[in-house]
Amino acid sequence: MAIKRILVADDEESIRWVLSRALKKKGFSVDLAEDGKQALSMFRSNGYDLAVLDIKMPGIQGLDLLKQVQEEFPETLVVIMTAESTMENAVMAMKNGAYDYLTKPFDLDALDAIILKAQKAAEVSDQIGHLKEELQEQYSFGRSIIGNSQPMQEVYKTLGRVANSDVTVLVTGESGTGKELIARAIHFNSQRLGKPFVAINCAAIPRELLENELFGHERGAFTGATDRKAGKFEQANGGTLFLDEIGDMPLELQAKLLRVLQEKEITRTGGSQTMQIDVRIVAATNQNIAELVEEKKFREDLYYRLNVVPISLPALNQRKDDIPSLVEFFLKRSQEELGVSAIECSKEALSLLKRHNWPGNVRELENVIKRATLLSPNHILMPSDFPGLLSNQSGKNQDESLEGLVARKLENSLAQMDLQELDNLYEMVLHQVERPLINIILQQTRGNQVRTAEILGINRNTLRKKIKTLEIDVKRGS
Ligand SMILES: Nc1ncnc2c1ncn2[C@@H]1O[C@H](COP(=O)(O)OP(=O)(O)OP(=O)(O)O)[C@@H](O)[C@H]1O
Repeated sequence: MAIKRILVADDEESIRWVLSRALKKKGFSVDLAEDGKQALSMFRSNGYDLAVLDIKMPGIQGLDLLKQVQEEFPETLVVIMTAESTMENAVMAMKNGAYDYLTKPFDLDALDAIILKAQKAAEVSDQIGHLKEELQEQYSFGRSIIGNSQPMQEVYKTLGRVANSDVTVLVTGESGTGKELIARAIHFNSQRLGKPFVAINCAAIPRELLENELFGHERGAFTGATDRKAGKFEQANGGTLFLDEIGDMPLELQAKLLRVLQEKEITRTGGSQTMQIDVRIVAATNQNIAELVEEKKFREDLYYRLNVVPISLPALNQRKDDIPSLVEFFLKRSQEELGVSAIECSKEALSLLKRHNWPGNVRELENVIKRATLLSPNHILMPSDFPGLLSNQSGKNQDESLEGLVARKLENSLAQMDLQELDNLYEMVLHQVERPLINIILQQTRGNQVRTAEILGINRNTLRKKIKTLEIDVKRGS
């Protein structure tokens, strides 16, 4: 947080006047309060980066005000002014959390020096904050991009090419393909590392609020604007702004966005001052913007401005080779998040996952794995642990659904048996499956053994032998 907004509270008008003039000259935005009470109410409605408070004021005294401010606005730096330089005053002020202390009459240079020091400290603490976030980002599971398939290799190549420049990137791809993940990767691999990454979803915010969210507003700009507010552009200054679902941005706002991108300056709603901004834009959409341009729903000039470098993310069903590594990654992440013990995915389940079409892309896969990890009693996930996918399978995939069903039944039955006492479990289980299977097909073919053998894919003689050993009543089919 850089220092921009300063409150000066002193009951002496001349001090207020001198400080206000000097600070405004330096480019700060300055508000003035005559006493402690007024100062507190201004704090509550405006909030400040720095406050210069007289220690003795009518109403609330400076030190009490300091305590209150510390409690309510711990981020604000407070400089206390006092007429007498007693050690007690200085110690009290510093002990109560003042940032610094000035004795009147003071030289304006002394205040300048304090502000400069505070400014630097704020910048350093800002950078530390961002670096901390980055470290968390980089080391948290959430930010790794998984997948080495050919289409992803292409994505990585472009990512590497654009990361170190400031070019605008348009990321396209179906919902859940990882567009935001890529946007973050661009930022965290750029020189803007250490500066903010700010994301805004243009589709999730009602159109009448979107402008305000992007560009901020001044106090009183509209009914209910009781406070000044920095927009996303300002928040992202020096860093990257991720405009998600850009295709949903209303046309009027597209014009304003284009101007901001061209002029690199913004004006808060209800404000008159323009502010220079230095923001890298990464936009994303799951719509076909070229089509929107043709339909006149998206400005062509803005499209070209955003689409300097396009990155198109493949749908998950176009990179099924990545499914095993994604599954492994999400299994590990779910285990960590849910605090469950290590779980693996069986070959059969993996093949089921590979056959699914994944309309919700990586997000859907992530959710499916999470649910299975949470609900499955097994250490190895079986197809039956993905009931939603089983019921979606059709045709040749039905065997998978059957397998899931059998697995569940078998597990239940075996749980009730004393396995030590059985000497031919394998044979016994196979018989139990063979018998109903042959029976069902015999019923369907009305006892036609030739057809039944064909459907089962076994030799007629083998079928005959099985009917005999399993004592199946051919006529009744049971
Ligand atoms: N390649 C990947 N490796 C690891 N996780 C991924 C990958 N792609 C996507 N994810 C995960 O899938 C989820 C969805 O990704 P993300 O939000 O980036 O998708 P999106 O394309 O921006 O979606 P939407 O269009 O719906 O906003 C996130 O939890 C993300 O971490």
